[in-house]
Amino acid sequence: MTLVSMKEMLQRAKREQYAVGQFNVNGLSWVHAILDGAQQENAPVIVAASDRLIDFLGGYRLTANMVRTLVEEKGITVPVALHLDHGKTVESCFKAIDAGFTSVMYDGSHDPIEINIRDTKRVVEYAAAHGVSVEAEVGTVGGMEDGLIGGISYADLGECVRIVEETGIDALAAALGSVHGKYVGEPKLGFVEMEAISRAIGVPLVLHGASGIPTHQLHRAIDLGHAKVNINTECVTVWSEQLRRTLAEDAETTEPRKILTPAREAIRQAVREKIQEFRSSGRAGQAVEQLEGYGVQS
Ligand SMILES: O=C(O)C[C@@H](O)[C@H](O)C(=O)COP(=O)(O)O
Ligand SMILES: [Zn+2]
Repeated sequence: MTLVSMKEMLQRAKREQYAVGQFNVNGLSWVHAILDGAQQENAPVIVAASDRLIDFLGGYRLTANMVRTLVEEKGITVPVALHLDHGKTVESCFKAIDAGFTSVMYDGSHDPIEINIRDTKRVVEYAAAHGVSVEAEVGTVGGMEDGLIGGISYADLGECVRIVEETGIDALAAALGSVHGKYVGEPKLGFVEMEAISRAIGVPLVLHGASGIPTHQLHRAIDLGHAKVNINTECVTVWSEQLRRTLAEDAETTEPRKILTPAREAIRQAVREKIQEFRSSGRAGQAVEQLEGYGVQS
């Protein structure tokens, strides 16, 4: 299957109250693991490259070609969107679109709303001409600094309505207490504000910083309009833990395939579990028979 925009997959997910998983790529192992995991779950999936890691990954074109080629080589049949995550500038979104990304996030959340709307609109205009979907952000997702969680700033309802109406985005990340990275204690999401924003805007919501959010809170967020849930920390955690175990168990080995394969498998398993948790298993909209003979162990 060719790469698709996330517009239709998110609209359907919102309607049917499940969420499509966005899994971030940190190297080739992740692309294998995410595609295999989604195929085995017969689920639509969003493969994301964070703008902050584009140079590390080899650039927009290499990233797009890597994902597109692996989708073809593996005979992936579930819908896959290739998404630029936290696009830093309007120009970086343009570059990703030109390289073949089918979806972009322009993250103008650090700017005053007027500027955020102005720049997001430029991205939407360019994306629309290429059949590419756009996500925007309002408010600030928190993060860890010096062992303390900080930087959370709730999305304002009026600003959320404005950015949706004035730009024509396909999905909105409205920051409501979630945090990138590990949580200290129980996450505290603003469900009251979430319900009000969801009712007011109509477009699907996106949950950033979803690693570590307990299932009951994730389900509540999905029931309140989140159709896309972003996971990075949980995958990098299982990958690095497995890598350490493999190296500790066989201190002599230098064979990369022996060292890296169990870590890749750990990501694949984590992706499958998150897809099940998001209730998107079996939502690829295709006959299950097509999956038979797909060559990955369960
Ligand atoms: O780390 C990145 O660059 C991507 C993340 O910000 C991603 O958008 C996300 O929200 C995942 O959050 P996490 O699961 O808490 O790492
Ligand atoms: Zn994020």
